[in-house]
Amino acid sequence: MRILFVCTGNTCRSPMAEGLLRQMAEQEQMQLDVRSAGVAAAEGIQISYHAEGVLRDHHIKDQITSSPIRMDTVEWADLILTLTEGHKRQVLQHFPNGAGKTYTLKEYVEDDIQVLQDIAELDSLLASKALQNSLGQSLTPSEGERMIELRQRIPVYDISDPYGGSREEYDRTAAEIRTALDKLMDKLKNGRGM
Ligand SMILES: N[C@@H](Cc1ccc(OP(=O)(O)O)cc1)C(=O)O
Repeated sequence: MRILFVCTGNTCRSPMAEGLLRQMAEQEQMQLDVRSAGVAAAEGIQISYHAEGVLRDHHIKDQITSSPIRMDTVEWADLILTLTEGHKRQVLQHFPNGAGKTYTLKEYVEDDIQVLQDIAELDSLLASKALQNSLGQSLTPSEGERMIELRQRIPVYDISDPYGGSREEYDRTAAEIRTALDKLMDKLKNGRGM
C-alpha cells in the first residue's frame, strides 16, 4: 500500500509522519511504501533541524528532502493523509483525482460513525459548492446552513504546526502524530484500511 502524507512546507510535520510510519511498518513487517509532500513546498529543501532531531532520536536516519505535491504523486498514492483539514481541502481543490482517497490523518483513524458521516456529508456539500461555483451558481440557503452546522459539530482534526518553534513543540507534534499512527497501524493490520 502506498501512503502519502501532506502538510504545508514538507519540512516539519509530514516528514516526521513519513519517517515514523516507515519505521513502524518495518518493525511490523508490513509492506507500506510511504512518501510525503507539501501543498506549498519547495523542491529539495532539508527538513527542519528539530524534525530531523526528532527522527534521529527515534533512530530514523532517512534522508528526507521536501517536494511539492504533484499530479503524479497523487496518482501514485493509494491513500493521502493530510496533517490538517486545510491541507485536505487544498489537495482536493487542486487534484480532484485525490477524491475518495484523501483524508486528514486524524479523521482516517476516527471510529465514531456519526463524526465520519458528518465529514462525508460536509465533503459532499463542499464538492457540490465547488461545482455550483464553477457554473456561476451557489448552494441553496439550507445547504449553506447545513454546512455551518456540520462545521460546528465536526471536531478539529488539525495536527499543530511546530514551524519555527522549540524542540519541545516538535516533540509535542511528533507525539500527536505518533498517537494517530499507532491507530493507523491498528486499522491497517486489522484490514480496515481503504
Ligand atoms: N512558513 C513557511 C512555510 C512553511 C510552513 C509550515 C511548515 O511546516 P510543515 O512542513 O509542517 O508544513 C514549513 C514551512 C514559509 O514562509 O515559507
